Amino acid sequence: QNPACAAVGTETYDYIIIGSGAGGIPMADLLTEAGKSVLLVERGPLSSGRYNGTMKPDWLVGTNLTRFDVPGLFNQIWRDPTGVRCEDHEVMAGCVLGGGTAVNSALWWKPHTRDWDLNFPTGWKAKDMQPLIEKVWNRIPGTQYPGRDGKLLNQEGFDVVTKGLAEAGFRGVIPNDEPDAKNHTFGRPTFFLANAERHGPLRTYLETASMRSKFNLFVNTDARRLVRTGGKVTGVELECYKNGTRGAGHSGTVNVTPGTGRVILSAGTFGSAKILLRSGIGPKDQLDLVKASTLDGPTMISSDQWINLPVGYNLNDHVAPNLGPMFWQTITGSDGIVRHIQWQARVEGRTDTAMTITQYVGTGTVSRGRMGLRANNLNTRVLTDPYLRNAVDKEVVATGIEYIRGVLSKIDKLTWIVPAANVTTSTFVDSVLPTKESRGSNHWTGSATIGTDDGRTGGNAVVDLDTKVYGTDNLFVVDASIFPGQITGNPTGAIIAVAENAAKKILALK
Ligand SMILES: Cc1cc2nc3c(=O)[nH]c(=O)nc-3n(C[C@H](O)[C@H](O)[C@H](O)COP(=O)(O)OP(=O)(O)OC[C@H]3O[C@@H](n4cnc5c(N)ncnc54)[C@H](O)[C@@H]3O)c2cc1C
Repeated sequence: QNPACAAVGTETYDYIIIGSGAGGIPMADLLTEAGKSVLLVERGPLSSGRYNGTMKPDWLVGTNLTRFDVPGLFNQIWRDPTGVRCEDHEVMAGCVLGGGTAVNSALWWKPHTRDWDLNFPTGWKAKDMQPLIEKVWNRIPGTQYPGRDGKLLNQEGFDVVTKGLAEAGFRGVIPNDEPDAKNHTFGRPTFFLANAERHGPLRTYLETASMRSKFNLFVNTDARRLVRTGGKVTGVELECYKNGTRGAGHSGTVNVTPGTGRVILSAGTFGSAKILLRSGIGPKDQLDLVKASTLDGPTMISSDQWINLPVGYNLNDHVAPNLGPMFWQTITGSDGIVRHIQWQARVEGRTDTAMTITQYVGTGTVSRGRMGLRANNLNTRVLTDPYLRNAVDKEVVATGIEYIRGVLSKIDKLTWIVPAANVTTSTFVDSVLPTKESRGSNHWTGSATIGTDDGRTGGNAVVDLDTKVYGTDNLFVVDASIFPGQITGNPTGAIIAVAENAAKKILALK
């Protein structure tokens, strides 16, 4: 064993939370606020300079900032992912303190009423979520002005596109002042930045949690699987982890408080599902794969203890976002379901006078995919891509593009490069493959869906309305994986609101 790898002590915790992302950090804060002892286990290293993170380019040496704090470095994860991205996931995800909230583009949207009302179950509807969203936004207001001077530079792209939109009857809004105005509207991007630095859960929820004596944090520590007898989880097996190899961090089994302790998985859509599968909770084909693996097979929990749930199903994502004017449309599909489209335009294209506009379709989409594991190394993978599997989802994509082509082609001196004038919209839509490489947006949700339709008896749900895993006494999932359907915009704000609601429900349980 690596000498830097510290054994866990004998201390037990009321709550062990696995994963410090958009779901995990708020949970740690809210549970310690309620007086509970919490161990937050994070596989990755420290990130923000506020928490002694050290990863930075030379020009930041001598400052208390790291690559995670500086807005201009938000795309760095694509260029220099080593030690930052989750190496065991096929899709992009951040494995550092803060998870996605430390590496993402910080786009920050209040959810639309239908984001909750269409797919979320009782107790999770817009009327339940509204006060929590206000609470989240009081802590993390976000801004449309990323710089310290309150000025917006290089607005030519915004001005060109919004002039055309306004002429077509789109209305300019401040998006988070009117979250439900999502049809024929446009606005500026809003970011969870403050004072020109990344803000969000790392700078709010984690700061208050860190001040409490009952808050404990292990970084560089991978949660391998749960230790359980039937539905009772007693602890979590931990392994040191650093840049894909064993290194600094903790190793051994850490236990929850006997009798009353609980475990909360917040390791993300792929990470939480993987821990469930390695713990004998999921569909038989995936559990058989774990059992047959060199990594876990010999020591996996015996098959008479397996809990059969549809973990990995209901996987979802929408198409990629970026900067520039944001505009919104809702389209009623031929099946009667209203689907929400968010458009994002940015000055970044094939020539230095070109823009790229991204369409992504969220609330109302019906297509779903599935995630699972690879044999032997148990890395996660997308088994079935979730894009455009439903004909009306595809119809709405084409209807939206056709309409926006018409609107923007009226703008003086603006030429459509792709699709070219002689290419029909439907030919263009067919030419973009429905794969994560062509259509992915890093907004993965699903894999451990919330609902009343218990997955052990043929339903789709993995967790109940309190976020407790069916068939267990004290195991919960609180992150993007419980989302039953896609939402309109970038999901971080909604995931934090979900954690707020889950904390209330979990604390209310006897
Ligand atoms: C490149 C990129 C850009 C994005 N841009 C935006 C944006 O601008 N706005 C927006 O709203 N959303 C954006 N997103 C999406 C958003 O960041 C995610 O939806 C969100 O972070 C998911 O929250 P989560 O709590 O489910 O998981 P995460 O935030 O991914 O957190 C999971 C955490 O669990 C840890 N973990 C995983 N497995 C283990 C294990 N076995 N043991 C211990 N720890 C573990 C991970 O290291 C990670 O810290 C972006 C995502 C990416 C990848």
